[in-house]
Amino acid sequence: APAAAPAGQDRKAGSGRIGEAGGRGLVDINPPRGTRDFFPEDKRVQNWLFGEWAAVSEAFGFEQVDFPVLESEELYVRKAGEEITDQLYNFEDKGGRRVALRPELTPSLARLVLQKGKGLALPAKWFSIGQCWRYERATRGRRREHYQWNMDIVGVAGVEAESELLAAIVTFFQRLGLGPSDVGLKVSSRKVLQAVLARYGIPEASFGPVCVIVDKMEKIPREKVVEELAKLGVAADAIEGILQALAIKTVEELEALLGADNHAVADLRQLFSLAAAYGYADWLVFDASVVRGLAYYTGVVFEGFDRAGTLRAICGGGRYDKLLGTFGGEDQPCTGFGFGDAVIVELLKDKKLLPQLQHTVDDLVMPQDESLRTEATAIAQRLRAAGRRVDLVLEPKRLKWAFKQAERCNAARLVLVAPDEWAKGTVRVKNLASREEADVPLDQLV
Ligand SMILES: Nc1ccc(Br)nc1
Repeated sequence: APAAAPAGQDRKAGSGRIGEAGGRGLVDINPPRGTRDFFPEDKRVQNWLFGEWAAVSEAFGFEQVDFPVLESEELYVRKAGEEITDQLYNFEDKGGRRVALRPELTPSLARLVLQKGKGLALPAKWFSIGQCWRYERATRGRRREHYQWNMDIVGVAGVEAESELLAAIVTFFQRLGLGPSDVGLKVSSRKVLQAVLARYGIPEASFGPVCVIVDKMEKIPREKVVEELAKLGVAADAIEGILQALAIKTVEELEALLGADNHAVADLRQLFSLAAAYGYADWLVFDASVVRGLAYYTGVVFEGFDRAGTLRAICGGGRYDKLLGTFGGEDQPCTGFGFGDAVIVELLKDKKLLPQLQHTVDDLVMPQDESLRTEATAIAQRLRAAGRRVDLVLEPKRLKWAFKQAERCNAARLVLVAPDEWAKGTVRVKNLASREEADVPLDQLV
């Protein structure tokens, strides 16, 4: 059967309550608002996606790490007006601790780097896949959880690190059958804004909040962005300077504005040169308006987008060289990205690139009658020990049902344990593709 809504099953309309007549029962069978259930057909797609994420990570020599979905709230208190911290799924636990369902994975990764301290061999190349949460107001009706793939490199200050991460993302897209005409990667650097703010004498402390506001440029009216920047204390001429810089279309124009010795210009030139060496230059687009919405980015930032422009950002990331310091630790050059499980699946559906994944077993084993139940169980175990996936029929069923079940689980063989054959040391095996059948001696079953 074709995959259902492949990004999981969203909450259905209505109360979803069952129980006594009239549907006003005791239990709501829907998942909580903004969350998804994964039925087998959904979970097959999710597992496939996670498998592709892990395969790319391992192809790039990254090691997997993991951390709790529940973290101390203090990891996310950043006071820069980010949406991600405004929508924290936070609460006080029964021990009076302020905790939160993580809205992202990077602060957890930072914790692990700090735990290791000088014991961490650098560069560390880690990846993780985990569910992240946000408390969207119900009115927005948006999802409150998604799974994210993160890849991070700790200990490399140069854009060679970002080039590897971008190469991993391109490799992932290519594995799924997506090309540079389907998707692209917008690239810029926050050092552009940093240089502009310095020109206008805007304090360093405003850098994060300014980036968070400017990131909203495509989502809220320009006037609102101007108003929020002004509220932050940014003077009118500086606001104009910021907006002009963000409208720049080429690295050459950027160099004209900031000078050839500007770090952003140098980083971007090197990044595009490395992209050519990797062979993915035609996937990249310089876009000065890309700043991303997380306060802690300090350098190169990037985001994946669909060329048709119908979807939200597919993924995003950047350099965050000062995050560890904000946790009281010693700073390390870090860069990484987050890649969600929802937009990419919508894109693959649109492009008809979603794999059709079915439930499949090698053998359906059934005793012809209950007197051979233990024998059938032994056969099933023997086949499993040989590495075969076996669906063992657990209660008396007619042959017609067995054929139907074999179809449902796409079994390659139907193995019937029947009295006459068993007496001769054989079982009846039907190959469901060729329709051939034979009495097979037990020692020839695998
Ligand atoms: N950070 C975050 C968490 C959950 C979802 Br859905 N989207 C973004």
